[in-house]
Amino acid sequence: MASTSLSAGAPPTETEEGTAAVTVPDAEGAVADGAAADGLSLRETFTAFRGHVRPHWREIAVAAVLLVGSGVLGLLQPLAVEDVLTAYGQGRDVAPDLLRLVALVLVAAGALAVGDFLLLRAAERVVLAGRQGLVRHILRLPMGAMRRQAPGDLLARAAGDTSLLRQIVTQTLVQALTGLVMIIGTLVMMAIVDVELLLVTVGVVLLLGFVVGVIMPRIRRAALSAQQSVGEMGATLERALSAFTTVKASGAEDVEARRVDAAARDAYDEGVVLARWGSVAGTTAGLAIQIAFLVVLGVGGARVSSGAISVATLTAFLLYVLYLAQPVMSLTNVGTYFQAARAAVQRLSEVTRLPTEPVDSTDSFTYGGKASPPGAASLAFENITFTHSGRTTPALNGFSLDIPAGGLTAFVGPSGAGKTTALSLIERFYDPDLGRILFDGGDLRDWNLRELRAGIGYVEQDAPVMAGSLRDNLAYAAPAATDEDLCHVLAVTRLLPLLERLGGDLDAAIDHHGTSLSGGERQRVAIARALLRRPRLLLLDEATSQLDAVNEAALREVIEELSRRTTVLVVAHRLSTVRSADRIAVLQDGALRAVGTHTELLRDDILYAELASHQLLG
Ligand SMILES: Nc1ncnc2c1ncn2[C@@H]1O[C@H](COP(=O)(O)OP(=O)(O)OP(=O)(O)O)[C@@H](O)[C@H]1O
Repeated sequence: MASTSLSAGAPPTETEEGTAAVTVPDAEGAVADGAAADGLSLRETFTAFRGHVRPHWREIAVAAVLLVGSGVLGLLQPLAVEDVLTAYGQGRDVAPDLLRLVALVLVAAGALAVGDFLLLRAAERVVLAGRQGLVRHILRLPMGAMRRQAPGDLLARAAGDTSLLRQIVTQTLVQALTGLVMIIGTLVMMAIVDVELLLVTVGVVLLLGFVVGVIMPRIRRAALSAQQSVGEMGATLERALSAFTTVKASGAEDVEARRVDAAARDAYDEGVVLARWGSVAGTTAGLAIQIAFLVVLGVGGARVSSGAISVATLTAFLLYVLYLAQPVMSLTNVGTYFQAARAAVQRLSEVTRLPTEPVDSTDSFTYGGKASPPGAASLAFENITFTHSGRTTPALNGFSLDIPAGGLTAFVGPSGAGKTTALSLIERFYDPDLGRILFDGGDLRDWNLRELRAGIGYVEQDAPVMAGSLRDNLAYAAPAATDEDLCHVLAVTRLLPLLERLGGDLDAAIDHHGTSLSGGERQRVAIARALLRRPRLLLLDEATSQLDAVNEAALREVIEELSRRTTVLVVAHRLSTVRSADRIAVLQDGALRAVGTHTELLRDDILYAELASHQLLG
């Protein structure tokens, strides 16, 4: 029978995965934490199991038939042994009986081998589908929901909990089925051989089965806690690794190591509890068989000496008792593995139950079924009010602004005024609580999300450069881009000197966090990436860090040039950026305070004049 180690693992079913999704908005809510041990009911657990297994049921069914068949053939072996012994006792030719026994053994072994392989392969497929489904689901979570998750914990669920799905197929479903068939079959065969000895055996096994039943809930709790601790460990480690520079600079290696240690120790403690109860359950089951064997030997011996049964019959019966050992032990394991798989499925469904953003498969860029014209898009905020989840003060409060197609619009304002939040709403990372945003005259909520985002280029403040080559980074959102396209955007974003530094090789590697690039280069790589999508609206959250004069001039030139052919909206932190803006919107406390050109605002708005006198940088 297939075996799988009791380790951690978890994901969503195709069904769950496909049906999730509905709203973009604040489908916030972190996945439940550890204490949700009483999360999935038994019924929900089985429904989730079914979802994982259903796509592979044919292969699993064939495997189950082969394994059960192998077991049934095994059940006939003691009878064949009895025949061989009887033939010996009667001085008959044993060859035919011996041949039958050998054939039984070989065919049973063949069926076992093929069945086992098919089963393990199906289990791997279940794990694969689970991982793919979970990852797709995570990537489609809305921003609000994602912000509340610990990435390390999600990693643990995707890598660890998913691997436990294997157990649903191997240890749980098929082992339970074959175990039950084998036990019933063995009991029937025992009844045929000797009913009295059967009753003795069943009595002993039931008594110890009760003990195992009491242990199972403890195993479940420990399994869930162990898997949660692994998730916490992942989250703690991820936190430290993502701020590695700060960890080093703060000399916090030991502090972080202790944090990870604590989570690892929790996982260890729960693992030990799991091992303890697992071994008690396994030993109890093994003990039940041994005791049954000895009792049958005693009672059977007495029945042989009284002449009630023959030695050959007792031998056959004892073989059946030994036969009972495997299914009884595997049913005990089923209990243990079932609890671990149940915990994993629970942790997976905590993620897959989070609603995802709506997905639409159409590729055309349309609004309301009509093809949208290429070129710069207009934008309008109409009385927008929005409060971030967990906050009481709105980030935007009755914010209204019309931005015509084309040109450069700059958002300025004190830190926390709501500038970045306004950009997030345009991308529909969140939806406003009140009011609406019009993109090319159409409410954002009526746009197909994928198409909407395809028309918008978004360059975040600390735009990441991903591990890989310059080509990987640029063509990330436009895989079909040619070398010519890439060189063109590099020229537009004044990045040709960077290409030269890389030996003119678009495929030369740039390191993980783009640390070989300057801050200005990183931001321009991000702009180049956004430009390859030919956006109708470019959103640029300017970096607050100081750039050197060369980088600053390059960035300004790029923005000015872009604003001639597309709508550019910049959250500006530099006076040099806003000076050339067609319009500047001054935000304060989530509302529009003033709008105008640099000269107009310097003259009319005290706050702007003050910000400008400090070069704007927040
Ligand atoms: N993800 C979030 N969750 C909760 N509150 C948030 C979140 N993002 C922003 N806020 C809050 O919303 C308000 C507006 O923040 P926002 O980042 O939009 O301001 P900003 O004008 O861009 O500031 P800055 O110039 O410092 O970047 C602030 O009070 C901020 O703390």
